[in-house]
Amino acid sequence: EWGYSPTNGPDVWARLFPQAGGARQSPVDICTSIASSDSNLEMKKLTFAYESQSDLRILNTGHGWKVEAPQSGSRLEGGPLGEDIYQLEQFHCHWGETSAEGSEHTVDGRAYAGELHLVHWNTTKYQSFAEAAQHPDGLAVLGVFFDVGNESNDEIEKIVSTLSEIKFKGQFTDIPDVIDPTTFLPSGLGYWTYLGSLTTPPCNECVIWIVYKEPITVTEEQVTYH
Ligand SMILES: NS(=O)(=O)c1ccc(-n2ccn(-c3ccc(F)cc3F)c2=O)cc1
Ligand SMILES: [Zn+2]
Repeated sequence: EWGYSPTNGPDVWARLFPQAGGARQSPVDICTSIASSDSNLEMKKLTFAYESQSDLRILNTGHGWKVEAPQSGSRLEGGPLGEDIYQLEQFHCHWGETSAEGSEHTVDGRAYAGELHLVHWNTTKYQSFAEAAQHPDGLAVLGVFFDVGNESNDEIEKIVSTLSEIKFKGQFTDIPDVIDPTTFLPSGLGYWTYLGSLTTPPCNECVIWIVYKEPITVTEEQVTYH
């Protein structure tokens, strides 16, 4: 089973998952000095529309939590996504042992306390998530960094308040509250974008990454393993 130890971590993933040795692997360190600004790329505005859902299933993946949220009524389009429309499939979080680490992407070498990923698939071109994950423009993932501060994030609280029920890998439960993914996004909508991959096995090189520049604030309790 893959993990993050020397014997099953990223350095050996390519033995089991050939794409992990590819040319567009994520995560990356975002070097802000060499990132080109989108104004000269004439990009269309990135727009998103989500539904609010209740009774979403949350799973302990062994590396964090994942909420299955297939939303046929959701739309992510514009920006680097060309003419295609992407639909939300799931969202999940990466975090670490302390608030000094945990994000997958880093910005000029700096890690954040955690990182939320909203995973979407291209419904214009493909018939299923599984099919989309086999193509270079199949998925679009929105990344939002977590900063640790004094105010807690109410929407994240709805999620982490259920974790006591799913202490072990593979366990799942339903989130009774209504969740609106829009509330996870920062107010400042500036982002970096690049062509990359799934950050964990099978590491498919099928992701258009959109990483927001502005982190959202959560409390220490909301973003560290216990
Ligand atoms: N961290 S991330 O880059 O957002 C990320 C990392 C890994 C995945 N992931 C793992 C397995 N799958 C997957 C599940 C079902 C399927 F049909 C195809 C897949 F690639 C997947 O999308 C999904 C998202
Ligand atoms: Zn992720």
